[in-house]
Formats: sequence, C-alpha cells, structure tokens
Amino acid sequence: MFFSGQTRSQVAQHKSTKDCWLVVYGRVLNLTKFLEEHPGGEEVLLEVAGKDASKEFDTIGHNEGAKKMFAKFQVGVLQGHSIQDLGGKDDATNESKKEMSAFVIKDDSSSTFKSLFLTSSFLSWLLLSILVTIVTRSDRNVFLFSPKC
Ligand code: HEM
Repeated sequence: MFFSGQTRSQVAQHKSTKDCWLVVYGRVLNLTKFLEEHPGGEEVLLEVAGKDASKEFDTIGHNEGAKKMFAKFQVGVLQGHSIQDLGGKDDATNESKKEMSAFVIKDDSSSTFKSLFLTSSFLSWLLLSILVTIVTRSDRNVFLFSPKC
C-alpha cells in the first residue's frame, strides 16, 4: 500500500528491527527487509528509524546505486511533500517521471485513436444517411429503369 501525506508521528511508530521506516528527501521508506543487507550495517539505520534521515544519508555520500534503491522501498510521501517536490533529487524519481510521461503519451495516443475512429465512423454514418435519404426521396427514376422499347 502507498501512503501519501504521512505525518512525522506516523512514521515514528515504525522504529524497530521488525518494522523500520525512515524518511529520505520526503520519501517514506520501509527498510525492514533491507536492515540485514545494508552495507553500512543495521545499527546506523535503527538509530534513525522513524525519523528523517536525509542529512545522514547525504553525509555518508551514498552512491547513485543507493538512491536507485529508493523506489523499491518507498511506501509513501511525507506530509508537506509531493511527488513533484522530489523531482531531480534522485534517479528513482526521474524513472517514475519517465514512466508517468510514457503513460500520458500512451493515454493521449489511445484517446486520439478513439476520437479519430469515432469521427470517421460518424462521418461514414452521416454520408450513408444522406445517400439513403436522396435515394428514397428521389423519384426513383435513376434506379428504376423501365426500358421503353
Ligand atoms: C535510506 C535508505 C538507504 C539505502 C538504500 C542505503 C544503501 C546503502 C548502500 C547501497 C551502501 C553501499 C554503497 C554506498 O556507500 O553508497 C550503503 C553504505 C552505507 N550506508 Fe546506507 N543506505 C541508506 C540509508 C542510510 C542511512 C540513513 C545511514 C546513516 C544513518 C547510512 C549509512 C551508511 C554507511 C555508514 C555506509 C557505509 C559507507 C562506507 O562503508 O563507505 N545509510 N548504504
């Protein structure tokens, strides 16, 4: 589940080895499953569990690989932040943006396709109706030939 507008006190509820959340750059991350794998050790993460650890994260000088892991652990956005605010801060956000724009492009093209399809079928229907009207209203001489021999 993804929580938008998580408060600091809500995040603060998750500060144990079995349930460890922290905030980096406005992202609420659930690092419970990562504690044992963290190259810097689980102790450092537990010290900042339930808190905003953006400064600590920056101070260590984590590499780009660490930032790319955010998307995997993110469970929400801290209150006062929005996905747009997080833009440019890390690669995960840029990847999300790419996905979103791809979605928008896909959506646009499908609606353009739909409107084109609807317009063309509407025009065909209109032309057919006009033709039928002309034929039924005419004196039918055009079609009902009675050859005078
Ligand atoms: C928030 C999510 C975090 C992720 C995904 C993460 C990930 C990583 C990764 C991949 C490394 C090894 C490569 C590198 O140095 O960049 C690392 C190292 C380390 N991390 Fe984290 N980390 C996180 C948060 C933190 C926090 C909040 C602290 C400190 C409170 C911390 C302290 C360290 C330390 C001390 C190292 C070892 C650096 C070294 O040996 O040079 N990490 N982390």
